Amino acid sequence: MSFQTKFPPLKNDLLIRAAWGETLDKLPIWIMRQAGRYLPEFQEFRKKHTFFEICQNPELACEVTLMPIRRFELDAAIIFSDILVIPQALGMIVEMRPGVGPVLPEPLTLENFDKLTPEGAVQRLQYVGDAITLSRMRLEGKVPLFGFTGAPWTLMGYMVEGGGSKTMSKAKKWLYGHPELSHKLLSMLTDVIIDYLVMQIRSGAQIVQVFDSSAEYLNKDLYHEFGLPYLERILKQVRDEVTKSKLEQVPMVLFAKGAHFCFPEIVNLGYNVVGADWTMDPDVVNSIVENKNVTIQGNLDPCALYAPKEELTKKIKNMLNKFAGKRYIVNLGHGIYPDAPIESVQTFIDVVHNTKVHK
Ligand SMILES: Cc1c2[nH]c(c1CCC(=O)O)Cc1[nH]c(c(CCC(=O)O)c1C)Cc1[nH]c(c(CCC(=O)O)c1C)Cc1[nH]c(c(C)c1CCC(=O)O)C2
Repeated sequence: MSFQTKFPPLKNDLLIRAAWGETLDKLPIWIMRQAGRYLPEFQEFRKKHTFFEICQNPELACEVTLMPIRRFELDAAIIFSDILVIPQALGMIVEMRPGVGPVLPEPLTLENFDKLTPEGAVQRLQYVGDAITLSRMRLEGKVPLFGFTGAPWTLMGYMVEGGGSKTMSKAKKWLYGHPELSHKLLSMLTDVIIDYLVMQIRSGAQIVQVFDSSAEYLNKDLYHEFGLPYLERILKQVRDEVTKSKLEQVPMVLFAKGAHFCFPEIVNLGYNVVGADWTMDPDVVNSIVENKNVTIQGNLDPCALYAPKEELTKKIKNMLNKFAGKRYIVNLGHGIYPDAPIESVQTFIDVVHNTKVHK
């Protein structure tokens, strides 16, 4: 069944049009991790609720989703959730420890691999779909709503390491030492991710982003074997399933952080939008995407938000000079940090919206 028709009509479709390939005279902007800790209202909210309580309760998740939209003139909302709800739905324990980040106290091992429970995982994630449906209603068509997922390799990394890691050496030990089992895991995660994204689209997500935040730990060979084929399958099968389910296609975004070594291959996968992280030189990005059917998203250094207003304005304008007039969505080149000054976020949005693009 399609829910897509009963939602309030979209009033600001700037970002969706940019994602499908229009070059616009106004630039759309959203900010990765915009629904989070840099907002004082979120910090207040977190005193009353645990992280996963917010994720799992559609009313609470919707409230946080709307926080940045109430405060700023952003051109998209992103559903409040986390990439680690998938390992959770597969039966793993995930704790969000203050000051530490995510911890999986019983990491995936060669021995406990078979205990994962992919059957029914997406049904157990229906609360994300419910939060999306509620947020679509409450957004009243003001801006489009992003759904998202972690990419297979990034999820595998957290599952095997038991949390974040400086090297991902435990997870890479699987890639080098147990390639068959690694493929089995990545393939299983890919299947779940596909169903999960289709469920999000069915629930009302108007655009979806795949976060491959740990791509930077791999290299060309490893990404060719353990990254790209799964990212390609996600794109193709989500498209097929959406068609089969008589849903409307939505733009698909891939952000593979630090994957310079495969940027041309990533651009060629066929995602509508590709994220450039903050370390990428706009000229290099532009030369790679020239004449390709893709929109670039990014890539201001999140730390640029610490610069004084004048300096920050200059940095933003420099970036816009490089990308504006092409297929482009403005964003940071990674998620916003918890101590980013709110005034700088306001400056970022103002400079972008005050820029008139000459096509
Ligand atoms: C790697 C990753 C994770 N989660 C996510 C990624 C990929 C994006 C990226 O690379 O930054 C994605 C994510 N996590 C969260 C969102 C919500 C929507 C948004 O605002 O973008 C999104 C899109 C909420 C969150 N996820 C988390 C918080 C803060 C937790 C808290 O409130 O205590 C929020 C608001 C916790 C989290 N979750 C994760 C980490 C490493 C951490 C701790 C450090 C951090 O905050 O960045 C895993």
